[in-house]
Amino acid sequence: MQILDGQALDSSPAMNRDPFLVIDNVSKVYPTPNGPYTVLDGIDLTVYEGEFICVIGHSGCGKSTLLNMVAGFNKPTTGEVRLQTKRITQPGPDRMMVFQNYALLPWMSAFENVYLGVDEVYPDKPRAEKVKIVREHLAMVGLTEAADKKPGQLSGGMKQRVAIARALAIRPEVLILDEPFGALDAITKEELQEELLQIWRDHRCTVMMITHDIDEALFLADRLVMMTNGPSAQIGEVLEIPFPRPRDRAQLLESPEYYSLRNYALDFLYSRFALAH
Ligand SMILES: Nc1ncnc2c1ncn2[C@@H]1O[C@H](COP(=O)(O)OP(=O)(O)OP(=O)(O)O)[C@@H](O)[C@H]1O
Repeated sequence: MQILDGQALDSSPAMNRDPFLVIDNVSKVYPTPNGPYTVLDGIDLTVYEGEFICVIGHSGCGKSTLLNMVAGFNKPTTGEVRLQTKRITQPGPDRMMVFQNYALLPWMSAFENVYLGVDEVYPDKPRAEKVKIVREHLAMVGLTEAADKKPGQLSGGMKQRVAIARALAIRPEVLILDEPFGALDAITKEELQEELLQIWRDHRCTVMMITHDIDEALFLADRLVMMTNGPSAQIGEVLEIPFPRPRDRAQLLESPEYYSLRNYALDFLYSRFALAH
């Protein structure tokens, strides 16, 4: 097991060693009626191209705030986030976000929800090409048959598949996932985790994903970023997940190293940074 702190990230498993996504000394202070509230304080993280990063930490520590700054929906109070040396100041098609609550337009079919994003980013492509992109991505998440259904006619897992297809159809460099499987039952969640890994391998994108589920993080991530509690949350530790890919869930569960990493992460969350009650 290799434990790294938030600064020393020299042993990342990613192949390309050039910094790709850099969170550089980022702090975030929200104004509140009771005065300034420092959510994040001095976050440093270097992500390499093609890495799969999971972020874990107690509720309210600032995980969504951090990922929203990567997405460009929110701005750091101090410090900056850079993608390939370019400072992120607003949302862009190079970074797509998937939320826990799917965020689909309820009056549009699955096809139309995905088409909308493709059309917005590639307005000049011929319609036939855009339709092809949408169909390919719906097929990739196993939704060809459900293309004409509206979100209200889809299960939670299917809705999240549409949201993932919508994000990936515009070929982002970074896929940002804010607890995407948190509302799904255990079996659907495992299916979607497998699909996500397959898609990540095929698309070769970089992933940052918030989860509350340590087993999910150990199955998916190259590195697990563990945040301390807020206010003024920081990156407490970055845990490298050394299991070879493709990962087999049953095999992982037989590995003693799996349990030592799991216990380490649990200890971080529930002993060292337990929430006061
Ligand atoms: N616009 C805002 N103004 C003031 N405070 C905010 C604002 N947005 C978030 N906060 C506060 O910042 C803290 C961090 O919120 P954030 O949603 O980033 O945490 P989180 O770790 O993602 O939580 P959860 O796991 O529950 O989703 C919380 O205390 C929240 O109330």
